[in-house]
Amino acid sequence: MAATGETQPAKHQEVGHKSLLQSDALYQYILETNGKILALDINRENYEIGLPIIEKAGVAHKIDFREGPALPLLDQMVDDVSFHGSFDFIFVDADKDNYLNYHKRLIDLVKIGGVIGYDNTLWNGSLVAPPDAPLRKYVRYYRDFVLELNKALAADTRVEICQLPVGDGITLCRRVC
Ligand SMILES: C[S@@+](CC[C@H](N)C(=O)[O-])C[C@H]1O[C@@H](n2cnc3c(N)ncnc32)[C@H](O)[C@@H]1O
Repeated sequence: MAATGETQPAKHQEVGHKSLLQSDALYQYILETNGKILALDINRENYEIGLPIIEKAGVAHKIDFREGPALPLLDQMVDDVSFHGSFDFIFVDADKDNYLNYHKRLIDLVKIGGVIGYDNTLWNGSLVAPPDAPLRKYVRYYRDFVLELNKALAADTRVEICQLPVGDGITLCRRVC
């Protein structure tokens, strides 16, 4: 992750923010330094689950929450060149069928040397399951989208990637050009 030190303000974005619960350690680090988070989520109630904790920690002023579907919000940001190359770290944990659409936009918004993280890139282990494996309906539905994302990230020369086999798999993409 670039520029999250004590003196350099870090700018972080999350697509599919929910409540700060899962990504706790990362946020704690960003918020304890002088970073800020732009949090996008279609559902304000999810944000409000974590809000009391955020307020108790005295960091609510560092989180800019925007409610709505992420794609149009990202399109607005891409249209505004002042957002280009402006984020140190972007974490995506929302609707898996849009990850590739998010990547097409986020690559302009993250700075060179910055990182985009995609959650669930092992997708319940289903990516290596045989075609006739008994998968839950939602796992089967999103499987092809996650496969397509993984292939696209591996072929994308604008990023260097590494897949962390923790939880459901996180792919980190460092923008190199
Ligand atoms: C798995 S949760 C995110 C968990 C979060 N990363 C955490 O650590 O607590 C997925 C979130 O994505 C949001 N979401 C789903 N589709 C979305 C969309 N099209 N645009 C924005 N947010 C969306 C959901 O409302 C939900 O809060």
